[in-house]
Amino acid sequence: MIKVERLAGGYGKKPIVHDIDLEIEKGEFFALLGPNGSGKTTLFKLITGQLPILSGDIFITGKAVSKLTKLEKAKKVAVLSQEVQMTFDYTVEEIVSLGRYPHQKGMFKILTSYDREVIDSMMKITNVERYRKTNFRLLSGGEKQRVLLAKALAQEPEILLLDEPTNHLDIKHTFHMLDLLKEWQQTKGLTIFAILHDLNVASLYADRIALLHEGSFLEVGDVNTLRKERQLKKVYEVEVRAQAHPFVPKPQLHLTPTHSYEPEGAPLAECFQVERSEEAIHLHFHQPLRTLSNATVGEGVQWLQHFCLLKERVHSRQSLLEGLEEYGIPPEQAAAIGFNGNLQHVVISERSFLDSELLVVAAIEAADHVGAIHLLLVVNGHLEDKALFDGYMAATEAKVKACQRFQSGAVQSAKDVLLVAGTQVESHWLHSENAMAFREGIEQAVFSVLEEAFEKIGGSADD
Ligand SMILES: Nc1ncnc2c1ncn2[C@@H]1O[C@H](COP(=O)(O)OP(=O)(O)OP(=O)(O)O)[C@@H](O)[C@H]1O
Repeated sequence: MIKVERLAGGYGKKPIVHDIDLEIEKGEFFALLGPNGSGKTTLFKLITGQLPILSGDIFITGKAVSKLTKLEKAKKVAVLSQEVQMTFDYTVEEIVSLGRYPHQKGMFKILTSYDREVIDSMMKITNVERYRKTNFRLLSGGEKQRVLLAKALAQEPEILLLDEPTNHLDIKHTFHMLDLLKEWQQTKGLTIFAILHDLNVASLYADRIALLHEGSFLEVGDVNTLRKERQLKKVYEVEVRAQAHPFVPKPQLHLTPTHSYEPEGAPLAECFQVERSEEAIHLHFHQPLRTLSNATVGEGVQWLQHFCLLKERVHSRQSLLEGLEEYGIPPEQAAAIGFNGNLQHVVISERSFLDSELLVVAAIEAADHVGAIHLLLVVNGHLEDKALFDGYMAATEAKVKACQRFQSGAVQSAKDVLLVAGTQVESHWLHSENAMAFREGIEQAVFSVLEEAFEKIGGSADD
């Protein structure tokens, strides 16, 4: 659909973009990415014909772009560029009507009823219908952007070229616009070439991306290219971390500012307060912990400050949320676990661990039947995700061993909750170099705290 061969071009004799080879298929959503000044707009203008080519070729639907007449081009290609200034006082409706111009026939170019239908429909789907009679110049930046999209879509193009189309748009309209484009791509086979600044948006919507660096492509590929953290760091000169999106198989990037989070170090005992009653145990940490858990509230990988065992609020997330509200604990910063046993028997134990400390909380519902066993572990140190998972495995192994030894005939309950957390304070030991000691330390500590907890509820050793 769009083919670019050995392209070079710019504003003077020295090319700004060079060695550009690209092929975009019909019905593809292609995103052009790159830092400021890398040449995105220059390449865009070469493709739209706003800048002359120094060398190489551009083909649109098989025909060299230089050979297409203005009208031929306008029937196939719609352009939404960054320059949104209009010199004349047009109303919104008049601007959108301009999109029909390439399709109008006859000397007087009168709008047909079909043209009017298209214009109305495009104003409707871009949510600018209510400004129909308003002067374009009186609109906000985001509203203008939507009107220009309506004009571009009214052209009913085969190819849509967009230079930062979500510029000025708020989150709702960004997603609305991109959802709309995606729908047209999928239902009408629209080919989209868009300059995007937001890498996460590009990851969610584009089929393929090109990374432009100092005027040439560093890489062209699918969105998994965005998982290459080192490459992104080289291009954008910022620390990025690629993580999985929770619902779609696309990477999402987390940027780490130079002044990133550095929690203040303190002995573990000074990091939190405990409130105990017959109805609840609440551990309140002064700084957020990085946590991994299967708790009913606070599940997955999170940053949390409140850890609560709530009496007999076992079965529903809703009742746990209500419980947190009763105690004035913000649920978005809390892990909450329903507990159907005696809260006085819950063991909270601090131990030395590697060159740091470990807090273990063991809550056992019952010794003589299958009751849940909940464990909460906090390491006073920095835990990467791998360490959180290692901690999870070690604690699970310890729990299985403790159950076999102290709880006759027990199997693990589906209600068991395990939470592993790190204070993320800089530690002298590195998990990567001490993985075995880390796992053994957790296993021993959890086993011994569980032993104490079983004793409290009156369980006896199996042998
Ligand atoms: N009209 C111009 N005349 C001469 N040089 C220009 C002109 N416009 C841009 N340039 C130069 O071309 C280079 C690439 O600019 P371009 O606008 O293509 O970058 P970009 O990747 O689109 O940047 P941004 O993300 O900031 O929009 C820059 O060094 C810029 O200074």
